Amino acid sequence: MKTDVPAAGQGRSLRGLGVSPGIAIGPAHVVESGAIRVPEYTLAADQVEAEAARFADACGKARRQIRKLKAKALVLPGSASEEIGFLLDAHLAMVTNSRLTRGVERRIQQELVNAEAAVQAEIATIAQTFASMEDSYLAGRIADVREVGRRLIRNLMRHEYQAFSMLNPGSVILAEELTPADTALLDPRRVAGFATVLGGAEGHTAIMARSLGIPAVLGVGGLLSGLKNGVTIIVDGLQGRVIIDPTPEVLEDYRQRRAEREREREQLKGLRKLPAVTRDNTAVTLQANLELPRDLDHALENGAQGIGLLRTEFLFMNRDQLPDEDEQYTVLRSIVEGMGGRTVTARTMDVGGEKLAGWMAGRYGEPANPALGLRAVRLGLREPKLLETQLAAMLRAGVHGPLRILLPMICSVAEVQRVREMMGQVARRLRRRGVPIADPLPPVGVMVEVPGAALSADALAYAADFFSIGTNDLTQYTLAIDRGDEQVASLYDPLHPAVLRLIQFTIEAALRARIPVSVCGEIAGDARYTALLLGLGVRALSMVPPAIPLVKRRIRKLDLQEATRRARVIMDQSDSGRIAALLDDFNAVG
Ligand SMILES: C=C(OP(=O)(O)O)C(=O)O
Repeated sequence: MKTDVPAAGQGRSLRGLGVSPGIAIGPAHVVESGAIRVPEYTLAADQVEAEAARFADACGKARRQIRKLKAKALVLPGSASEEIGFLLDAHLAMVTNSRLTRGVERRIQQELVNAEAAVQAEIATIAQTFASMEDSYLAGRIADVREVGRRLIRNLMRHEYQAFSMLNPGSVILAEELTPADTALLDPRRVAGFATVLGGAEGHTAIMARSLGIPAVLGVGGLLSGLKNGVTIIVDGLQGRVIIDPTPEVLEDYRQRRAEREREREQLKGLRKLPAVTRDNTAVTLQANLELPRDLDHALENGAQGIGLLRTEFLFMNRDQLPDEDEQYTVLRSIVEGMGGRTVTARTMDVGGEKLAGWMAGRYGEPANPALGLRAVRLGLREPKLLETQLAAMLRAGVHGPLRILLPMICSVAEVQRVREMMGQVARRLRRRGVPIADPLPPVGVMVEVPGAALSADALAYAADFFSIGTNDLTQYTLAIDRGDEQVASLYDPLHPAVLRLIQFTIEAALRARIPVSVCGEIAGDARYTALLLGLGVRALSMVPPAIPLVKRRIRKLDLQEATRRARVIMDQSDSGRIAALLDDFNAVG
């Protein structure tokens, strides 16, 4: 953690990862672990299994949270790191097949009480036992037991996050961590910005913040110490800075910067109706990535020519029951209709591991490594009902406008073929029942986001109708960098020559097979990369809606012939620092 020198003896300025540009100024809403009102109710016999799974899920989430905190603690100076590490190990043990977890499970199963009430009762019993031991060490551990209990109850209730809807407009949220599901609950009309202790720049929380246009800084060490609700906070999402209780001079300076940014945004609106065409007349298709249905308006306001990536994970967030075919169809249909004839590219669920709530935990336990585990299309092929339900909803939604189906985490041609067979069966079943579906069937595309897929792009190009390059995961898997981990954020580098070669390889394979190829990772929405991607042959980019005008402005200034020549020079480089410098030079001259 780096702490700047406070101006005029006041204010505290902290550094983190600026993940969503813009400036927020507002009163702090600190998400803290205070007392929580715990609901109590009796379960019916057939609810017990689901309740136990919900508790298992809350424990899994707690383990992930504690491990992340431990990783952060490792960088603390000297003995602090050891002490906190020791403490967190104890917390970890308490949520891993311990007296606490067994006691809660027993209460759910035998006493038929809901998980929150079971945790509260079990914590009270354990605390009583400790207190009666008259051992000062154990008595001191009561606080730890209670803290772990609060963490579990918070995870079960998603308590503080539900309260986001009650915030005063203009609040700045400060929390240990916001998951993508928490972020999905934020209302930009109430939340001016947010900052968290944990989180990397390319994780889904960061992407969601960009999509919602909410300034955000993640990975801010020391953020929550001594912080009070209501104190004025500045979140500078561009510079990655959080200023707590700023001096009047700093406040005024930031107000002016915010106003300047507003003016720039107004100017960019003027680009909305203009085409995305290079100076030498090559048209580029600019589409939007949709995180949540409510982003649709943003997409249209910013002039999106379609949806290049609809992340259907939102359908599975913040809920315990899986969505059925009708529910999925209704949501997809409204998006397809909302786009008024522009193509919607719907990705089948990229969920698994930690994202599929109690259902997954109950069935498969906690994955050792969620990013490499049973997720996305792998999960769909292992649990065909899940994927069939989603494919059926998509085929039906395709009746209401142009729709393409995109498959995440594909590694082999065989996987594409199996999904196609499944889609054929689903289509036949729906037709037999007289349910209207898209005719012809929607194109099926491959998300190229795993190095293995990029390296077999030639073969995949004959199995797929289109490619969409997911550079976020492609960078993560090529460089072995967890994109959501602030500890390794500085190593995450889409300009690494290895990543660029895989991108180039994929584009060339698509062009040879004459199938459309687009880029939908975050670099597509960053105008610094536009010249390179176009120079490599891409003519379609999909991005968070607020980025569309910025990328369009870059395209309209660009000479494609020159970009192609410069891309060749860049692809000869072996060092990403040099590549970044060459790109900066080009971006500076036009
Ligand atoms: C767009 C991508 O998918 P997601 O960010 O949803 O994993 C990607 O990996 O580039």
